[in-house]
Amino acid sequence: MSYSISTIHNCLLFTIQREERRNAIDFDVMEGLREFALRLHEDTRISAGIITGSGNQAFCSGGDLQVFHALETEAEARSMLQPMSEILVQLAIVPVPTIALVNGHAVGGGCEIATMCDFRVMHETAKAGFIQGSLAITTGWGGATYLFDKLADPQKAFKVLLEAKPYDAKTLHAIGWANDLYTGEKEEALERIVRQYVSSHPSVMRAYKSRRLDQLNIQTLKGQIEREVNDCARLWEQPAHHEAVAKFLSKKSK
Ligand SMILES: CCCC(=O)SCCNC(=O)CCNC(=O)[C@H](O)C(C)(C)COP(=O)(O)OP(=O)(O)OC[C@H]1O[C@@H](n2cnc3c(N)ncnc32)[C@H](O)[C@@H]1OP(=O)(O)O
Repeated sequence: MSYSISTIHNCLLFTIQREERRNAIDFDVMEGLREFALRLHEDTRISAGIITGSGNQAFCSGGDLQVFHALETEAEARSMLQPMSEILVQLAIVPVPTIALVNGHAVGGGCEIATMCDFRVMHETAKAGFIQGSLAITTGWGGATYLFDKLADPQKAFKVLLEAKPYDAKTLHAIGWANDLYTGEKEEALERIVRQYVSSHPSVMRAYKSRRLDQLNIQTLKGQIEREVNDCARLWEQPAHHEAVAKFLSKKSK
């Protein structure tokens, strides 16, 4: 199985289990995230959702470049980008807070997933960034929309997207992307997250998440994300993107 869903205290924990590919997202993990969102919507005993990656090297390295390389045209790209963006919207609007435990690198789509969550707790040696630009595409799962919503300074969000590079944890903490940094083991960080972020009564957690959702206009959010999907799909079919992916994959075979 390329993912697991378990409970820790009264939280639901989603772990991407693809350490050998730095927890890249394939179609199976997409289905897992759909199931995770559904359970967070339906199980009223749950107080929070946490997403992390297996091992210590990566939270998530984005889309699986080997698997998604088979998608060539704009329409083929959209057939993956659109459902994934819809899954992330479903996760963004779950009735409980969500936390990304960024245990290692979070790049590309991995950074989009972490940014969609309400909070990000990051290992001090991890790096994260919207590197899509270096592959001649844009964010396509809603990441830019979530970033503009999460960072207080839209200029900083804009710059982070344009620079298309991974940043260290200290920098991400300073600009407000990472809410907390941790050292040591992931298991200890998980316990700390539960103590720190999930200490209130479940009904309090849910009530405050409702107030947070009051701040979002879901229809506007969906419209912005749809435009993001369109941009990414359009750029996806261009030779510049396929060449950049082929370059990464050829490094792998050497
Ligand atoms: C569709 C949504 C849009 C996107 O997500 S676009 C962005 C796609 N992601 C990327 O370009 C990131 C590619 N990966 C990397 O830059 C690095 O692997 C990363 C995450 C910084 C980790 O670096 P290292 O710890 O040095 O690991 P490494 O490069 O030696 O990789 C270890 C093995 O994992 C594989 N891998 C890493 N990221 C992958 C990916 N996204 N898709 C498919 N395979 C991936 C990599 O090829 C390598 O495999 P192998 O051991 O050579 O067989």
